[in-house]
Amino acid sequence: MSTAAPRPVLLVVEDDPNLGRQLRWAYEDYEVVIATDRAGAIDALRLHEPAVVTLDLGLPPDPDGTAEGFATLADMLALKPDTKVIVASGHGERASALRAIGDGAWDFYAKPIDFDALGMIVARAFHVHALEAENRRLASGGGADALGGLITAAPEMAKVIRTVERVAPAQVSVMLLGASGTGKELLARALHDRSPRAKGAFVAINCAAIPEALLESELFGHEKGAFTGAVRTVEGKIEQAAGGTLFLDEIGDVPLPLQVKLLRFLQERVIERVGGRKAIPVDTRVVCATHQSVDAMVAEGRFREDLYYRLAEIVIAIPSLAERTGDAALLAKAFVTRYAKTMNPAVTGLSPDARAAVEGWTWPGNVRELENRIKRAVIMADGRLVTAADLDLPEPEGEANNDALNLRAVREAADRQAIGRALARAEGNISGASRMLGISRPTLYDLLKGYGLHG
Ligand SMILES: Nc1ncnc2c1ncn2[C@@H]1O[C@H](COP(=O)(O)OP(=O)(O)OP(=O)(O)O)[C@@H](O)[C@H]1O
Repeated sequence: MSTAAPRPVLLVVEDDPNLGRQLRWAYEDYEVVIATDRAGAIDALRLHEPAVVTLDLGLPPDPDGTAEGFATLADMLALKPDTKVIVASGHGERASALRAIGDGAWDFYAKPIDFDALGMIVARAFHVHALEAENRRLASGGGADALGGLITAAPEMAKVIRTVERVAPAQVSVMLLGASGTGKELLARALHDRSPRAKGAFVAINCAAIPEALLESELFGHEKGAFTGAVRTVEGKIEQAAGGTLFLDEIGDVPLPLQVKLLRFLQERVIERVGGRKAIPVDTRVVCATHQSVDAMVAEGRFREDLYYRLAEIVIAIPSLAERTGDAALLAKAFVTRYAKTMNPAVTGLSPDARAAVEGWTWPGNVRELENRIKRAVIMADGRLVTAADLDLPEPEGEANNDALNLRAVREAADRQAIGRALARAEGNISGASRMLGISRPTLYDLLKGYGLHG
């Protein structure tokens, strides 16, 4: 009997049985598992947990469109965000392929298939997946991992992700702007993990959480005897992050005198510990974040302009969760899966009313609020599904005002919202969106025209 290691599973999601067979023959290094539709793909993902998946976007019941393929991609990444999904793009579907990359696909290949070229992409995907898994194992214990830990399928986030991927390897300072809970720290970590500094430490400090008097020594360290209680020399966060990345959260809360010292470090790349006399060279990359308008602070003289330009060579604005089309539902699903595993394994998903409640709420606390709410609901859930009652969300704000509006206006607002959402989910595909809405294509066209929306 052979004792060879089992071959890694390659999941091929492809509704053309001939092509499926050819792929099985072509890739004998892998155990090729074939799924022909979304449900089959998700079952296979759960069963085999493949590192790499190839996905044809044209799947039944929409073999000529891309809606089903995109939905499959979103479901797979929600379940297992580290999966490397390689998307097939047919003739003239380059835009879809690029959109898929924005949605989290790892790469794409053109149809008709060149087996050698696809084989190389697949082999590289397995290799990168293995490296990432190894990195996570080495860094085990540390919460969020790479950009893979960030769950999103919203087009509004595609730019953020692209920018993070592009600037991560560069020696530039990055300022992340976003409300609380939008994932600023997660993105800062992603910048670190994707940079050549990933071997060094990622050190985070929340400037708003540390009393002003202590912030200087937290950042720059202190020498023994520098002040009462300084019984030994202590390295500051900047030094601790040498060779790695320092994440300065709530940079707007750094007091002006300390801003001067920070500027000197950024200009000269040397620090002086509190109570110290010598300049110590430190090679630390700084990524900072704030929910405040630093522009306004500069205008008011509360934030040094020269420091601002040093810190903000690249500015990345992170949309709030409410601005990310489809993400609340996607994240809710992912968090249910995540927390059910450890807290209530009987739970398998969200009920339709819970899903509607998630989509209807504005999430002022963004992803953090959603995560906490779902965690609690999973613990509270009695049955297999988390219900709206388990989520216990307040009524959406708009609802209260409905009395003041006439019925036509209320219906129009609801129509606009539902149409916008369906179009986003269907990738702008009118057939897909009309199917989701349960109306005919001509009716959808009429509505789009009537409301002045673009299909
Ligand atoms: N897109 C995402 N996918 C998965 N988890 C996310 C995502 N965005 C945020 N989270 C999770 O939400 C929580 C809050 O994120 P994070 O701490 O990065 O936000 P923040 O913007 O830094 O918040 P604050 O400004 O309040 O410090 C964390 O548990 C993080 O892992």
